[in-house]
Amino acid sequence: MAKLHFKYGAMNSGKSDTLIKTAYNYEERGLGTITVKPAVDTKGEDWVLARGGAKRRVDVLIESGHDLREEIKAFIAARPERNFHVVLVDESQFLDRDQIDQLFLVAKNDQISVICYGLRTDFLACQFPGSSRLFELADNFEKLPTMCRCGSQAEFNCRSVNGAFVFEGDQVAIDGAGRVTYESLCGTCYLDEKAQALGPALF
Ligand SMILES: Nc1ncnc2c1ncn2[C@@H]1O[C@H](COP(=O)(O)OP(=O)(O)O)[C@@H](O)[C@H]1O
Ligand SMILES: Cc1cn([C@H]2C[C@H](O)[C@@H](COP(=O)(O)O)O2)c(=O)[nH]c1=O
Repeated sequence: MAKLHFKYGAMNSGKSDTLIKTAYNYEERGLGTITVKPAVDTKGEDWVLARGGAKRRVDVLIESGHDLREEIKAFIAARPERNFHVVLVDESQFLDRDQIDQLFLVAKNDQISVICYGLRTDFLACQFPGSSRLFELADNFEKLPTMCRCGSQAEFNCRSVNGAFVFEGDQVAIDGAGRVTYESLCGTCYLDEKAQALGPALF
């Protein structure tokens, strides 16, 4: 039975790197993979880029509002000689809720496993639409760990603009676009940065 998996973690937890290695593992055994990325993630254009330098070409770059199951079907139909075993989705937090429903159909009706990699929460510690729907529908969950500056496990993503941490703004701001950067922090360090930026306040 094909499954829908959600592997989530803060930024820098190795999600893209794991996707690229997973694709390689399947392909080296002759098992076809389909790599998907939301087009809103303009970093790397139609490539999945990992910080360590690994990269993989995206097969389906999906726009918001488009039917992801139909685009996956069209990709498969154009390659009748190949046998596809898994769909690998990077930056799945950016997918529409409907697109996660479509991936559920790919797993359950089309019998192709789907592994989604993505952030649990945004810089305000609120869920993205794609991750929220994945937590409702996925069969399996795996948290990928990364480290905070203090050595604890990082759970949150702090955004800085022009070098200063910010706690308001649009949900989507792509890494490296303009003067936006991020740091993965544990809960304690996230709250410290928030208190320094806004003054002591309730979470
Ligand atoms: N030059 C490098 N060589 C090897 N590993 C690196 C390098 N730069 C960053 N990394 C590691 O890569 C990991 C981040 O991988 P990545 O797939 O980009 O994460 P994510 O997609 O979750 O943001 C971190 O563990 C980081 O320490
Ligand atoms: C927290 C947060 C992140 N983003 C963007 C920034 C990056 O382009 C991606 C995450 O990439 P990674 O592979 O997990 O490092 O998401 C955003 O738009 N809004 C946010 O709040």
